Parts: sequence; structure tokens; C-alpha cells
Amino acid sequence: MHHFDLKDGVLHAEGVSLEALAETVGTPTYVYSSATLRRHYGLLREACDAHRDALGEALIAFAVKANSNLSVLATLARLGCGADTVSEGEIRRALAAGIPGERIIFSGVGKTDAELAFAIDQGVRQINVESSAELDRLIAVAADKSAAPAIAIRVNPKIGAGGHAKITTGGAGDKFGVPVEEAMALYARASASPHVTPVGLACHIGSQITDLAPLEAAFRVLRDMTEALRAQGHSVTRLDLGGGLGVPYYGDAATPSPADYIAMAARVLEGLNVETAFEPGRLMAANAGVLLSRVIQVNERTDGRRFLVLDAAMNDLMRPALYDAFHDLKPVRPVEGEALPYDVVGPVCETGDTFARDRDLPPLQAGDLVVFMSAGAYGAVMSGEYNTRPLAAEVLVDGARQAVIRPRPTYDEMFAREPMAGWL
Ligand SMILES: Cc1ncc(COP(=O)(O)O)c(C=O)c1O
Ligand SMILES: N[C@@H](CCCC[NH3+])C(=O)O
Repeated sequence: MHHFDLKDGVLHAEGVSLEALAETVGTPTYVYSSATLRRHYGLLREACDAHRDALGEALIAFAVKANSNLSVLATLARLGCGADTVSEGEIRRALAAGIPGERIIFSGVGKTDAELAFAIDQGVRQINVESSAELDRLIAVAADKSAAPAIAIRVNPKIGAGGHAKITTGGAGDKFGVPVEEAMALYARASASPHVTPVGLACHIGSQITDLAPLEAAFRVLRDMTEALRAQGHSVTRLDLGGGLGVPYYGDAATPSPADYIAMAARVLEGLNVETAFEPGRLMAANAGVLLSRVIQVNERTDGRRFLVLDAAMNDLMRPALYDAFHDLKPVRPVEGEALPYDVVGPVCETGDTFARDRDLPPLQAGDLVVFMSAGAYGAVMSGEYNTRPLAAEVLVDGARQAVIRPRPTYDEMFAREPMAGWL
């Protein structure tokens, strides 16, 4: 990670000292690097452009669920990035951030009629249909519209992959997409309707995938299906290859490079003559963000256990509690001394509010600042106010500039969202 580095003995996000930032904005706070977001988009763009023959004018559609802050989306929008969305709210965010409808894909296992109608009205690039029941509803909704929306059928290739069972989506029993046979039949049924325009197929088999083999196998399924559908006389012009490529959460972890991933897709799709889309979420955002937190106190027990109690908790960063996920923890100002094992915890009243057990860290004290690394994806978006803890602030850095892009709410603002029942 190049944009979170030590300068003059203090960890910086690009040109901004995290120590100074903690003074002005407080903690816990998510801090994002614009340069990292741009770099990640650039790497994917470059790789796609180098394989235009096989991939067409590939759309890189950022999975908005990974980080939906409007300024983050606007940073990507300026680069020409598209959006993969799963709700009306996410479509609205993408549009508000300047991503035009023609670069927005609408995915998701349960879209309401109202959401489908909204997506059609906004002229989204395509709607990825995930079930037979959804196709029926979409056809009914689209019947009232002037244009037949472009759709792709999301295939469940029975190839599940990912960093945790809870984030695997392509396995046979997972709720996402339809099996190959059913997808073929659905495509034919959609082709027969005047109200929708089937343009292609989509798949997304899981998240935090650190091996290209399952992705390659899934892409091959889409290739074979494309050829089979064409042999039946159907037009198939687009393949949406989903997201899912993992990132190195551990310092020394090796994950496939974006370039190798895109080159693999190009190899599989060589000569097929389709326009592709990719939906990276984590790959774009995870290493573009950190969660800045302050040590409240160190609880040293007489039985030898040592708890590092932070002012960030599971409500701010849920991934360790939910998936036993690992996030590297770094002091903002390196501390001298021999590393000691700490249980790193937050103040929430649950044992699950544990970020790490027996993590070796230098001797830290109350008041020290630390950051959770690789917290830019599925961090702030999954946060909540459990224990009436205000949502963490979010800050975007660009060189020496910084902007609070989501202020920490005041207690008055939090309570104002709860009008008292009239009879109380
Ligand atoms: C349809 C779809 N596309 C893209 C993504 C983004 O995944 P990731 O953040 O792993 O790239 C997801 C989430 O896993 C998804 O469900
Ligand atoms: N929320 C998950 C990723 C889910 C992917 C969404 N399709 C995580 O933090 O790892």
C-alpha cells in the first residue's frame, strides 16, 4: 500500500498526518486515499484496454456496496468508472455521484417492482435477472414502459469461492442466480418477450477470492453457454464477469494481480466477440481506506491477559465479528519496545466485539492512535449505531487536501430521527 506511509515518524494518508486528523475530526474515523482509488481503477482500466480484442470496451462497474460514500463514488465517476448496484438507494447514490445510467448495472436477489421500475426509468445499462420469478415480475413492470430494458441472466455456475462461507455466492445451494439449465430456458423465455431485451449473461461466485482457478472455471461456463445460446439462434453480446478478486489483508499475503486476473478473462473469452463488464468492490476500495482509532485504555489482568480497549468497536468495523476477518493494526506513531500479545477489543457489550486475539503489538498506552488497515471496503457501509455509538466519521484525502465526507452525527441528530410517539 503506497499511500499510507510514515512521514516524519507519523503515519500519513497521502500528505495528511493521521495524528493531526485525529485532533480535528476525532476518532473513530475512516480515512480514504483518493490516489489509491485512482490507482486501482487505473490498473484495471489499463489491463482491460490492453485486451480490448477479447474483452471489448470493458465496463469497470465498482460494486457500490463495498463503499458507497458519495465522494468516493464521485472520485471514481470522474475516471469513467461505472457502478454495480443492488438497490434503488445504490442507484440513486451512483447517479448523485455523477455516474450516468448507461454505466449502471442493477443486480440483486430481490428487487421490488418499484425498484425495477425505477431502474428502467433511469435507463440503467442492464438489469441482471436472478430468478424465473423475477423475470416474470420484470416483464410485467416493463410492459408499461416505452423501451424494453436490456437484461442479463445471472448464472449460478455451481462454483462457489471466497474468503468465508458467508460471502460465497456461486455455490449450488447459495441464493444467487439460476443454474445453467434453467438460465438457458430463461434466456429463451426472455427472448420471446417484447418487453425485455436479453443481451447476455452474468455471474459472481464470491468475494475475497485469492485463486484465479474458480473464477476461470466460472468464466468458461459463461463462454460455453454463450456459444450454446448462439447456436440456438439467440443474440448474446455482453458478459458480466462480476467481482470477487481478493486483496492481501496480511502484509505478506500474495493475491493474483489485477493484470493477471484480466489477462485470464481475456484468454477465456478470446474470439467470442462480447462486451464485458467487471464488478470489483473490495479490489478497488479495501486498501484505499483505514479506520483510525484511539486506545481508551489497556486492561492488564492479574491472570496475564492484556486487553487493548479501543474507541472503535464492532459497530464501526463488523468484519472481524462477522467473518473472523483479519485486519492489520498499526500504531500511528511507531512505539519502541518488545511486542506483547494483546486481545484487541471495542467497548460494545458483546464478547464478539473482539477485533483480534493474542495479536503481537508494541507496548501501547491509553491515548495512542492506531489504524486498522485495508478497511476501505465493507467497513463504513456495514457500520451501525449499536450501543448508541455515533457512526464513525469518514474523511477523504487527496494529496495534502482533506474533507470530512460524512461527519460524525451529534446525539441530537441521532435522536431527531426518532420522533416520539404522539401519546407519550
Ligand atoms: C453481484 C456482485 N457483484 C460484485 C460484488 C463485489 O464483490 P467484491 O467486493 O468481492 O469484488 C458483489 C459482492 O460480492 C456482488 O454480489
Ligand atoms: N461484506 C463482505 C463481502 C460481501 C460481498 C458482497 N457480495 C466482507 O466484508 O467481506
